[in-house]
Amino acid sequence: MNEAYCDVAIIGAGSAGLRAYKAARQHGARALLIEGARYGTTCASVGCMPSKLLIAAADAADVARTAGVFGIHTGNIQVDGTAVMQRVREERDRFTGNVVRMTRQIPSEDRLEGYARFENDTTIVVGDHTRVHTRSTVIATGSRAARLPLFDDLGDLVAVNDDVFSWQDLPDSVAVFGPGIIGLELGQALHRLGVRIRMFGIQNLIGPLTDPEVKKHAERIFGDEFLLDTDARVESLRREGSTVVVRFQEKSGRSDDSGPSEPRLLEEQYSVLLAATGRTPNTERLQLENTSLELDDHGIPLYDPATMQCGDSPIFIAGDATADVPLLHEAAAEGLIAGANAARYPAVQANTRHVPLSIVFTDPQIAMVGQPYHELPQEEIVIGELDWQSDPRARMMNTNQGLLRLYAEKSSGRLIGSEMIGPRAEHIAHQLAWALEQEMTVAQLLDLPYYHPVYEEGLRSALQSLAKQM
Ligand SMILES: Cc1cc2nc3c(=O)[nH]c(=O)nc-3n(C[C@H](O)[C@H](O)[C@H](O)COP(=O)(O)OP(=O)(O)OC[C@H]3O[C@@H](n4cnc5c(N)ncnc54)[C@H](O)[C@@H]3O)c2cc1C
Ligand SMILES: NC(=O)c1ccc[n+]([C@@H]2O[C@H](COP(=O)([O-])OP(=O)(O)OC[C@H]3O[C@@H](n4cnc5c(N)ncnc54)[C@H](O)[C@@H]3O)[C@@H](O)[C@H]2O)c1
Repeated sequence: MNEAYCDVAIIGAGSAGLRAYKAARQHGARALLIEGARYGTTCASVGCMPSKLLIAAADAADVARTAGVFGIHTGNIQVDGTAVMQRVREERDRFTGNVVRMTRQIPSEDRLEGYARFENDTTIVVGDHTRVHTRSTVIATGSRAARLPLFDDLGDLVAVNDDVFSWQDLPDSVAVFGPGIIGLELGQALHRLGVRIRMFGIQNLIGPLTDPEVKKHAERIFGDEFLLDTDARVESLRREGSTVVVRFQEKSGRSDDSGPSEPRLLEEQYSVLLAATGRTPNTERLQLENTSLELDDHGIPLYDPATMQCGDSPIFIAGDATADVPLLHEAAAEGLIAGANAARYPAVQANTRHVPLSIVFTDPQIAMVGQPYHELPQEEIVIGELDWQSDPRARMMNTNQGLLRLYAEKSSGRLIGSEMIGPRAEHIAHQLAWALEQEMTVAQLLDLPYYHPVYEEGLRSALQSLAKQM
């Protein structure tokens, strides 16, 4: 066994680990970056980038398909599944290639390949070849798609996000389990690319939304476009030859709906089941039981989000491994904090975290900013809203679907959060996040310039509806 010595060991060369390495080096530490699988990051290889590439193709098909509303007739749309997947893979490989190149530019003496496991708080074994003695460590091991026991008998007919982006062609049909962020993004894209889909959810959850009014809009909009049941009663899943057979209660026949009281049982066959039912942090290989860390019920170390330190140990954590907010910009921010503090250890510093922001790249997009509805102190807030239905700019562009809800504090007039589904949500969410960071009041936001006719006038209407109540 080789012996290696460093100030900061970083486990995982993903988006969080790469930032942690950079921050540790900037703070003068001798850092060692350990990767068990391959360079390239989840975001570039099987996450953010290929998913948005698939959505871009789906959007192109949708623009062509819906152009008739403007009097533009494109004839029958033909989706060339092989060409769609080829572009997704090629562009994905370009993004991933850039990350791999950048990672390989890190001096080879600062990199180790192999899975890491702890012997104690300051000793890590990598593969079977190296024992690393370190002053501090950053766990940045990311997450993987959860596989529910429900899918066990389906074998290779179950696909997760990683599989989708290596498809050579589009499948004929997909049963999507989980109308969360991944399920909605990939499911809608596949539907728009001509794949027959049905989406099964539980507990009436849809995307990351918690505001019942916005959820209602989301459910109606997506339910009008493809088969969706956010409270599905799946009776069984089985494999028949090369198909998945889903046996479930028909939505319209359930006693909680207005239809007949005896629900009809349906059986449908799909070529693939897409499992999009959440992510599991990669912590089990780490042998955390050999450390002094306090773990939660799921085996994830408890940590302070201001410092990313686990208890008062020399171990820090960042990115999806925390099981907290699995988003790229959070992974990057946490990597920087964890890397810097691991280098400074034991003199760690607390950092202020940015306003929460998340965007779902469906059409229309969903976004969440600041405090979500379910965490609001209801007596102390007012809610303003805009239904995009009759917004002039949205009607003009045929994008007039969705609801924007803004939450403000009664006492201070400050905006504190928003949930939305609607056009250009990625931009409106950023404007709101920046306003929240500046602690702006509704009056201050209304006192800014608004052009005409633009989507921001819709935002102004929602702000005006807030102002009226204050
Ligand atoms: C389909 C999909 C779409 C997404 N789209 C978006 C989006 O649009 N916007 C957004 O903000 N976020 C998006 N995300 C989330 C985003 O990709 C993740 O939050 C982010 O990539 C997490 O980075 P990370 O560094 O924590 O993990 P990773 O990039 O996964 O890095 C972890 C690394 O640790 C390695 N590792 C694990 N265990 C060990 C071990 N014991 N020893 C050594 N190495 C180990 C792994 O091999 C891996 O390389 C998406 C995710 C998915 C799955
Ligand atoms: N645009 C983005 O920023 C983006 C895109 C993709 C992924 N991500 C990140 O990746 C994370 C993971 O995505 P995800 O969609 O897998 O998780 P998620 O937590 O967003 O959604 C999981 C969904 O699966 C449902 N579910 C759970 N068990 C089920 C069952 N037995 N049957 C049917 N449905 C079931 C849940 O109710 C939920 O709706 C996201 O939370 C997000 O942070 C971000």
